[in-house]
Amino acid sequence: MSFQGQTEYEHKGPKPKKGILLVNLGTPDAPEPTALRRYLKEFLSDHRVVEIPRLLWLMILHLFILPFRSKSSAKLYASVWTDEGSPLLAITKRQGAALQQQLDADYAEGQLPVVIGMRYGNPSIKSALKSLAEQNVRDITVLPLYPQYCAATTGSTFDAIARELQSYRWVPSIRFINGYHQTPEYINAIGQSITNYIKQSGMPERLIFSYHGTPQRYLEQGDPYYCFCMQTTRLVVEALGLDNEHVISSFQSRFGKAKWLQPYTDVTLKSLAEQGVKRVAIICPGFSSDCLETIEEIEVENRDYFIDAGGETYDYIPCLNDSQTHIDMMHKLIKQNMV
Ligand SMILES: C=CC1=C(C)c2cc3[nH]c(cc4nc(cc5[nH]c(cc1n2)c(C)c5CCC(=O)O)C(CCC(=O)O)=C4C)c(C)c3C=C
Ligand SMILES: [Fe+2]
Ligand SMILES: [Fe+2]
Repeated sequence: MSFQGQTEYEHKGPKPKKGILLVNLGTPDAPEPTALRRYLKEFLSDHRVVEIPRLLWLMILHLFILPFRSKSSAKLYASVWTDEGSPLLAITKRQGAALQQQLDADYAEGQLPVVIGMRYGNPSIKSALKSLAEQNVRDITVLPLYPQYCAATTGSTFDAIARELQSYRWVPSIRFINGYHQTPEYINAIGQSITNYIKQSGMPERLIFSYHGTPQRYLEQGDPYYCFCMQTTRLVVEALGLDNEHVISSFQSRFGKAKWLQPYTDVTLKSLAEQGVKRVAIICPGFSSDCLETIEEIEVENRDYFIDAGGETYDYIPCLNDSQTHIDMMHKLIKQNMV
């Protein structure tokens, strides 16, 4: 076993720096079946994501999921792909650049480098950590871009960083921000998006907070994610003084046959329309960037469910993305956590 090191290191060398690592889920390299297969294989082989006995799951994954889903998901990704590539990656890059600009105004330029890493795919966590080490960063604040802690996302980010650092001779100091679903800055940022929407379009009959789902079993086994999602909704509702009767929290992006967190977003939309609700607005506070799951699943697929069942107006309120409020929120969160 040999460790990665910096043999050119001088004991009287440049002053060590602090740095920031922003991590998001990751995305395929291209909207094509081969790239999707590589991405889905890495993603769905993660035991934090799919908690089924290994051997059984790997057989199902390789025999039944990858051959079919790589093709169907490639088509969906092709429908959201932009000139800058996958929306998730393009937006995360912009967030990193904007945060760097803001931090450069506080510290001397280049003193506090910001790098981005993707849990699955590229740029990898390995390359992000390497880039920080090469910039002489010895103290890293990690911000996984998931407001609500979940073992499948935040926990898995921690695993990947720890695993990579096992190969380092000189392990840096690490500060890991494991969530921010209840911070006043995040609640305020989501609240502002909703207020702007209501000012422009008026209050909808129902405002839906749609979060990415997980298997129900994860909640029963102690994952706090569900409760954190509900807490986010409650805090936003309280901050804006909204009427609870008009607000619904629901869960989207179901995968597989098991029972997932409920109510399901698609079922909720169909049933609202069937009950005669004509106008809804939907926001996805658990996603820090728009991505396949919001642009395709929420803006397109779920709109169709609502309209086809008799609904008339369906408005999607975009994610915080690289808005100034979001960058200010990240800036503050990092400064509060950095010592
Ligand atoms: C926001 C938090 C997320 C949780 C929690 C989460 C759990 C989770 N996801 C899957 C399966 C898939 N998710 C996929 C896409 C996807 N998931 C998230 C976020 C969370 N996932 C994002 C941001 C994205 C979009 C990525 C992008 O490139 O735009 C996909 C891939 C797309 C597809 O084929 O449908 C899968 C598969 C599971 C099993 C899971 C379990 C807890
Ligand atoms: Fe997902
Ligand atoms: Fe989806």
